Amino acid sequence: MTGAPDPRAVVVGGGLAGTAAALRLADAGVATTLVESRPRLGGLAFSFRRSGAAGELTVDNGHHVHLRCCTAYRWLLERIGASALAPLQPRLDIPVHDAARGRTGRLRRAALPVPLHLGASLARYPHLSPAERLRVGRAALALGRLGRIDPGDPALDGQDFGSWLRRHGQSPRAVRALWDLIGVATLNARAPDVSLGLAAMVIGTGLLSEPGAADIGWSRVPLGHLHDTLAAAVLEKAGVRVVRQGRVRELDREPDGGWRVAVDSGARRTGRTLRAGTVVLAVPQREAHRLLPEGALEEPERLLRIGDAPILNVHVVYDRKVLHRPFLAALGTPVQWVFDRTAASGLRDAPGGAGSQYIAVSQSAAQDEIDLPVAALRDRYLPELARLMPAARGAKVRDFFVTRERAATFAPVPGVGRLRPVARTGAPGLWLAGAWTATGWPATMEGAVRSGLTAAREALAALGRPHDDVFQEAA
Ligand SMILES: Cc1cc2nc3c(=O)[nH]c(=O)nc-3n(C[C@H](O)[C@H](O)[C@H](O)COP(=O)(O)OP(=O)(O)OC[C@H]3O[C@@H](n4cnc5c(N)ncnc54)[C@H](O)[C@@H]3O)c2cc1C
Repeated sequence: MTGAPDPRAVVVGGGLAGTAAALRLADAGVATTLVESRPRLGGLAFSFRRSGAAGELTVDNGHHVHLRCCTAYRWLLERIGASALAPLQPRLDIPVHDAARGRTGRLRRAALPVPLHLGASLARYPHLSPAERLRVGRAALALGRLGRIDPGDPALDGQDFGSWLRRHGQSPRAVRALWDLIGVATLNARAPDVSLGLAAMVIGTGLLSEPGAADIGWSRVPLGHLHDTLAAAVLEKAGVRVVRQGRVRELDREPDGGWRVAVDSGARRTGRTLRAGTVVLAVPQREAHRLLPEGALEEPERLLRIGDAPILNVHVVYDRKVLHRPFLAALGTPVQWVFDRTAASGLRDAPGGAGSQYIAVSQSAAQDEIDLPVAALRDRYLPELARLMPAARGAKVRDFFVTRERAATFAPVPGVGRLRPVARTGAPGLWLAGAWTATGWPATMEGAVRSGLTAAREALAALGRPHDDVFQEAA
């Protein structure tokens, strides 16, 4: 390289990882361009408009929740002025209804220190026998200890969570009614398909790091309003040049050590070239593999071995209120989690929408269902929803549709940890970000934002700029 490094940065990918990286770089005074191939920012956490039988709705591609311990994502919410739009529950409280037995239990925390904060709720949890509750408590503490020691330990990453649960005396019912209830939603896989390291991290951080760590937050407005509209406004205010519909075709190193980023822009795919000393690749793993120059990673083919896991969302508009809580977790039925999206969707303003309710059914680890035709999903889910929510039995369905994300998250299988690369590559000035990189977290909004902030911090350090962490680690 000759002379001073080029002070400009290009961030490729306008998902949460790229957005966080671009904001952090711009906040530190780096002239930053964010290039996103789609017409919108937000990546996998987005909204779209649907004109259907129930009128015009704004629909999230999938319901997204975060936890109080998601400190990086909450930093992003704060930075884009959206904290009040995606508030946290004052205290963890999950209603869990068993459709087969017609009983509702609650997983909620008390105002007590860890681990007693969950003890009272577990002691009364009606979906397990007293002996199962005791064994669950013991296993949770053992898992929490693992999570606090070193969840990234390759020995833990190589084991599967299902076998560990069996070894720790967990019955199939305890796995269904508790471990998978939490694990499928947070990790997007069932216990036998989950790395023990990731499970220990989720339980250790989410349930056992501090009393409020697992308090749940979700957006009261469409995700696109947060991750696209508000984020874009703040990015632009911070000085980031946002290029939408710009697909990065190629990345080359120039003789002076800088980077040449070839972008195909707009509907006509007009070619243009950006130059920068710093590039953050915040795209999905296969796209990163395609764009990475030779020698940037020692074993780039590892990226191709990071698999995908699907999430299916089933959306139903009823002509009346059928769900009398903001959300519900379900047992004894294929339905997993049900969320009320009426207010966020704008349904109430649509003709005939006043008394109607729009619910989104979130189905993680949906390998067996992701390709089923809409009619088959309708035949499967409407009777199940009627079993789960008695008020749905006489209700008229005004609209029914599905959203399918085949690559919603990376597959958190045993051994995935050693495939996930760190932010630094072997090519100077080139950094990796994305929920699939080595954040220690499963594929979440938190993991995505963390990865973007990590890449930006390391890039700033390499540029000799101040590079403090901007968010507080969960205790
Ligand atoms: C249905 C669903 C439900 C989910 N539920 C939750 C939840 O409840 N809680 C939670 O925390 N997480 C959840 N997640 C996961 C979370 O959404 C993701 O982990 C996170 O959004 C990933 O962000 P990212 O920036 O790493 O990647 P992405 O969102 O994949 O962003 C990558 C971006 O790069 C762009 N891109 C790709 N190639 C190029 C190119 N060549 N040039 C320019 N741009 C390019 C893409 O268009 C995309 O915008 C869910 C995901 C889905 C799909």
